[in-house]
Parts: sequence; structure tokens; C-alpha cells
Amino acid sequence: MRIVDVCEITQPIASPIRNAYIDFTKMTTSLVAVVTDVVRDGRRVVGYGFNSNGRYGQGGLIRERFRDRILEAAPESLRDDARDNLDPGKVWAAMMRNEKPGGHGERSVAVGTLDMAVWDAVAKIEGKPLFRLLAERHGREADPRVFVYAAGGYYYPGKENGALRAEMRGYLDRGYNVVKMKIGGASVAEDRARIEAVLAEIGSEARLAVDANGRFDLETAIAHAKMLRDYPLFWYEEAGDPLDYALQAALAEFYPNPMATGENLFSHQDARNLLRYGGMRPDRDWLQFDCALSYGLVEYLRTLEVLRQFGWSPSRCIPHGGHQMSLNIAAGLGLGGNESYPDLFQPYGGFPDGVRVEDGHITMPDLPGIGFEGKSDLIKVMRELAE
Ligand SMILES: O=C([O-])CC(=O)C(=O)O
Ligand SMILES: [Mg+2]
Repeated sequence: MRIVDVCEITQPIASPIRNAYIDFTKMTTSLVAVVTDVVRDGRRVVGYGFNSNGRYGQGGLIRERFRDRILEAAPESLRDDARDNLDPGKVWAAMMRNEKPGGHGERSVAVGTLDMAVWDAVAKIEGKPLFRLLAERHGREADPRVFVYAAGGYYYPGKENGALRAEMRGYLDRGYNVVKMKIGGASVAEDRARIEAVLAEIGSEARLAVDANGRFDLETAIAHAKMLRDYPLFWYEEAGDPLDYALQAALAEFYPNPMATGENLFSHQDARNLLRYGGMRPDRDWLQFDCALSYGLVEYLRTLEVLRQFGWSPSRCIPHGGHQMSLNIAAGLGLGGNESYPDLFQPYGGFPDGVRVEDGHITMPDLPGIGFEGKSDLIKVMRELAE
């Protein structure tokens, strides 16, 4: 058993939307395939992965370093002999050979993308859904029913509050009961009016989360906290710079309601610093680390161990990114749920065909691997890469 090829193509996921920090008019993703020599059900096993929105495609790093390290490793050094499979931890170690610690830059995205494809292949080789494999290996019971919320509410040229309300109504109609919108890309007064418009629309049918995308300095973050605490929000996300733990900690004094952050922390060491210094509260706050941006599931397992050491439950994690990899981790390892972007970043985000949101939850179908084969528009572009 061996990996015979690693393929990458950088694809557009562009959209004319903007948050408080960036627009998505040039956004790309890396689609990768890890091709094995294993055959299951008459078909060669190929694992697939891609990176989440917000960071760009990683073709340069993958082609210059990580692909070759996998292909040049002795095949037996990547195997899980006890299970007659590939060992994701060993593939990870091969990729990270000769990489210094710290300063994670974008290599965590390149490695996270490839790691996703490795886990997809491993679960396909075992012939079971990744979430069931994870639950088994960690002595847990899988729960295929996963909470999902609808992320959107972006700034968009000419978008009035009426359009924002209609967008949110559309998410409710599709079965969501938590929706998210952007803040911080307009004045406090304008954002207050946007929030009130959405709250008037959703009433008691749903809760609203808001996301500032790390835009605010301490003073502005506090000014917004004082405005936002008037409303029963689901969470106040990424108020300040993701690495400014002192800002996050100070904010808790002004904002007693739930906060969320972590999508731009890319290692278990950064996650540990957040828990050590960020003043996050395990009884109400949410952690959004996204394995596809942060060295993959091999690293995410280390992050979950850090959480355990600091007294946090995995159920406080609702990852960023809206991909099926995190849905599997949620169903297999007991996370609190997952993000989804009902109208954005297609065909990469979302659920297998036929999966519906009901009462804010989806139920994972029993598909081998991550489940990409169940999403026809996605598996079509994947197979064009490697099959
Ligand atoms: O707008 C973005 O960069 C995406 C984001 O923060 C989120 O999904 O929470
Ligand atoms: Mg966010």
C-alpha cells in the first residue's frame, strides 16, 4: 500500500462580497488529490481535500515542498501496519520534516489541505464514513446529527437592509435556526440598524451571531460590545486581531454574553495561548479553529487535547469553514456543530445531495470517506483532477 501521486489545482471561489477586512473578488482554493495504489469496490482509492475560504490556494507550497516530501518518503514509513492502512500522523510527520516551529504562515493551510485528503483516503480504505472511523478510534459513539448555522450577511455593493432581511429569511426557510452576519465594515450606527433589521426579520424563529473579522482595536471593540450587549446575540465573533489575546481578555469585562474566535489561529500552540491568555470562558464562549487552515486533523487532535487540559469540552467548538471535513469531526468527536455558507463558495462547501437542514441540524449520510462522493457537483471537479 502506498501513495503514488499527489495532485493540486488552484481554483477560483471568487464572490463580490466583503467582510470588515477583505473582499472575496480574487479568492481561490487549492483542490488536492492523494492517489493510492489501493482498490476498493473496483475503483482506485483517491483521497480529496481543499482549503477553506479566507486563505488563498497553496499550489506553490504544495508543489515546492509538501508533495515531494510525501512522494519521497519510504512507503513503509507512512503505513499503519496494524490496520493495513496509511497512517495520517506519519504522513503529517513526513510533510513537516525540516520545518522549524512557530511562525505558521501559510504552510498550515497547505498541510491542512493535504491532511484532509489523507483522512479521506484512510476512511475509504477502511470502507466507512470518516466520522464513524474517528468515533471508533477514540472510543466514542458517533452522533450523525450535527448542529449547523448559516453564515452570510456580507457587505455587498448596493445591498440594503431589505436584501439582508431577505437573505436571512431564506436561511430560515431552509431550516436553519442560527444565522450570522458581518459587522465592522460600516459605522456603529449603521451596523446597529443592520442588526435591528435582521432581528426584526427573524424574531423568535432564530438567533443571530455577528462577526467583525478581527477588524477592531480595543477601543472600537469595546464600543461595539456596549452596543451589541443590548441584543440577545448568539455570539460576538473575532472582535480584534486574532493574536491579540489581551484585547480578547479585556473585552470580557464589557461583554458578558457569548463570544467566539479562533478561525485564524493555525496551530495547537496558538490555541493554547488563546486559552491561557485570551480570557475565553468555557461555560459560554465558542472556539472556531478550522483544521483545513491549521495543519489538518492530525493537528486538530492535538488542539482538542489542549482543550481537555484547560477544562474545555469539545462541544464548545464550532469550526469555521463550512466543509464536510469538520462535519465528520463534529459527528465523530462530539464538537458543538459546524458553520455552513448556504449560498457561497460552491461547489466546495455544503452537504451531500439530499441532506436537508431540519431544526438547525443535518444528519450525516453513511458514505465512505469524508462523503465528497455524495455531492455531485463537487465530486465532478475532484474526479477531473485525478481520476
Ligand atoms: O468572511 C470570512 O472571512 C469568513 C468568516 O469569517 C467566517 O466564516 O466566520
Ligand atoms: Mg469569522
